[in-house]
Amino acid sequence: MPRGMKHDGGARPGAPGTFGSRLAGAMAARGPLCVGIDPHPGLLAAWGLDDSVQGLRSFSLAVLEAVAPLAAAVKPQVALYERHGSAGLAVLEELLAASSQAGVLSIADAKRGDIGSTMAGYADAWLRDGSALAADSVTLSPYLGFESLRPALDLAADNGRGVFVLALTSNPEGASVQHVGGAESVAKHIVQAAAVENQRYAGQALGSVGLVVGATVGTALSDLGIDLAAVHGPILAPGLGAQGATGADMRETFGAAYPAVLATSSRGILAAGPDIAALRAATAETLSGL
Ligand SMILES: O=c1ccn([C@@H]2O[C@H](COP(=O)(O)O)[C@@H](O)[C@H]2O)c(=O)[nH]1
Repeated sequence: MPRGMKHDGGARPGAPGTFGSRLAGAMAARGPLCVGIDPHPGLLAAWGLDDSVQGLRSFSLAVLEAVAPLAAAVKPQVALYERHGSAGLAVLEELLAASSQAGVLSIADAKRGDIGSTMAGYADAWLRDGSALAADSVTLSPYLGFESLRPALDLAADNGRGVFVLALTSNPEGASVQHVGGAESVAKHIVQAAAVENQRYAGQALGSVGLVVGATVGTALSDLGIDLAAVHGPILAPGLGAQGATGADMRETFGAAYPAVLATSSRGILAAGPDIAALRAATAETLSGL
């Protein structure tokens, strides 16, 4: 499809419906939890695994087995696969395929963002049918300008996949960029741009252009006058668990937008491993607090 032409947010062959509608269905059926798959060296050691490709594979497949029946989505942290080189990326490919087989949506936490011509390459890697690394959705960084993400926004729409664009991240340093502008903040601009993108998904339960807003942002949404309820897309909220946020904090932080919030926790759940039943119990307990 030519650049600039509007898409209709079409379905993906073999995965009926748009990403947003599939995620809305999964959240309604299972609850609003995404489990992060973050194979940190320290966690591998705590699980009795080597910091090796074998350890990475065992860890990843065990987490998927434990959480697939309960979680609406899984979110592998791409950096922790990349640090093992090409063999690590092969494990990530296997994990993404296994997630699809297990019927759980995947969010590749790659935080990609680049000038448009290069962005097309990233979009191709993470969002094109037939790519070995294709996930149901990918995280994107808009700090080269929201419009620089166009190749990914359009390919996701063409293929029934989704994106999550960083808006207000969970780390304290994020404010030094994202809050700039006050009432017309950088973050507000990103949120408004996502809302415009989601107009192509009108009629779907949720649009396929999500945002990342940390569960730890406290009063930033009201301080900056940001209305997430108008976005009509899913809000991926990291910060639950290891970064200190609770389910109660999230209800307060997100207010009327809470029904669209997909909470995500990695270390807070992964610390319960390697026992599959213990990991599943930690997932269920986390869900019960949301
Ligand atoms: O604003 C952001 C964006 C992404 N993340 C990622 O989420 C997980 C959080 O892991 P925890 O162990 O639950 O703290 C990690 O992969 C981050 O890169 C985030 O934390 N904040």
